[in-house]
Amino acid sequence: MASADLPIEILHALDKSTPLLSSEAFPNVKFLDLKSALDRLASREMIRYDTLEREEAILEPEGEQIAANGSHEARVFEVLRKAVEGLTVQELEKEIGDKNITKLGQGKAFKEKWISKTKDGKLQATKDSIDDLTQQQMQTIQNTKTLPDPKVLAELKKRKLVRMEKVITFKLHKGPKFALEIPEEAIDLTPEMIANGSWKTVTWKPYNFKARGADQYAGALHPLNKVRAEFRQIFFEMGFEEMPTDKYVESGFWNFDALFVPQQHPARDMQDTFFISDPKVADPPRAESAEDKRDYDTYWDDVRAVHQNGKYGSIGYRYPWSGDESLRLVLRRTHTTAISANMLYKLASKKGPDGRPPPARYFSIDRVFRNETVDNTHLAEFHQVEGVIADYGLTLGGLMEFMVVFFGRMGLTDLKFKPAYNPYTEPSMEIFAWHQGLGKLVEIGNSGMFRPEMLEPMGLPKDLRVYGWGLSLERPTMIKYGISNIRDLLGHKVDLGFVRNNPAVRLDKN
Ligand SMILES: N[C@@H](Cc1ccccc1)C(=O)O
Repeated sequence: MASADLPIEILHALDKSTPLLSSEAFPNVKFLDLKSALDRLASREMIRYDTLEREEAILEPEGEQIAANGSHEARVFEVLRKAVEGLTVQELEKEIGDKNITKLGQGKAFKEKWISKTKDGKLQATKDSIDDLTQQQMQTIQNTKTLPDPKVLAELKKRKLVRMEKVITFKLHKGPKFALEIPEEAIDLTPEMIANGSWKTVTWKPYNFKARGADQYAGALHPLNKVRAEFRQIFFEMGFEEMPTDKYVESGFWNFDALFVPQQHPARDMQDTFFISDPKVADPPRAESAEDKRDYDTYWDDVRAVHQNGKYGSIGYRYPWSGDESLRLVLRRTHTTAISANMLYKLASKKGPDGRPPPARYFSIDRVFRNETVDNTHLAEFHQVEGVIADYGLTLGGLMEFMVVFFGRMGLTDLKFKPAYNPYTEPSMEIFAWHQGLGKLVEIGNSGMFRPEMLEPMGLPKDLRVYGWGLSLERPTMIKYGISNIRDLLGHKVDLGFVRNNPAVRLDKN
């Protein structure tokens, strides 16, 4: 009975009898409908109301069953009372039809001394009649919603036969402006009202200063930005320094050659890489500032040597390395490792307290591009989270342990490692984690220890070892926010509703 006429019905009911209890006069009206009708009348001083709060005892399903059929112990007693010869436990169970009820009831009935064992081990009743107090209590609760003895009530709650529910009832009185009709009210002051003077006599709708305003959009972080912020936090807490993320265009040299990726590698193919058409080529690598005293020419020659003929104990790839190919400009392909290479090259010229390059930890979270057919899980661009750790005496076991700690910070446990291949790392490992929702292992990252062919031409000492790893920012974000189409997450269709309507993302819900 939630009708627009509810306020009028309330007025009429109050006219017949006052005060009035809402639980009696309007037992079936939904709480919110009733409350808003009452507030509407009260704000016009047509009625007044008090709020009465009380707790009602409600029977749980088991309590209902006892109210109807008797307590377990009474049922056991009743069956045994009728069996003059007594019953075995199996017979009793068959009669009652429920193993659990038989077991519980039997125990209680023994305690009450309603039943006993015969010499031949059968069960029998000890009297002609009993008082089933529990059933009576359940029936009292059913009828009166409470029990006179609060201790007994508490006991029944503990036994999960009843639960307490808060009930709100309103006690209604007539207000000073009580009437049987709600006067017509003006909401806005119009020019006509001023012109014809009716503003002096109309009844104005009262202001409701307690009403809550409409939801305001205070701004929200895009899910990718939220997860990005979480990753940055983890990196900073673990002592990492952020690498610059200001370049989308890179020379093939830093993107591939410095990483010991051979020039005929499929990743360098048109199908995988976006090449820039104007300008087509980069300048050869050179110092970017006056402090940079590195000899880039030697480095360039060393990269050529290690690819073409092998050097530093490596036999290389043995193909004619082309300087022009390495200067082609690319939209940074599937990895941000180009920046790591550049950072490691710079690290080689730094001097720690012992005069050698100091240990370092770098990370970046940045956009990468690849020439790919677009579908639900693939776009031509995405973001990569990349980390690098350089230190003396690092081992593969240390990398695995680090991964456990790093991904553990994101709540990913039970990692699995699988041998993999990257031209720039050896050994390399793919990292998998168990995805609860999908019920399978999913790949969450790629990692490895950078090859000497990459590090030694840079001038890094032989015993400085470097871990590297990368993962997409999109995958954990899609898992976390249950997003199945990557195009909802980034791309050309910016849908504000997606951010606004996702409660997990709203800033105020943070
Ligand atoms: N560049 C790799 C990630 C990686 C970085 C550094 C070392 C090893 C692997 C990728 O695209 O997945």
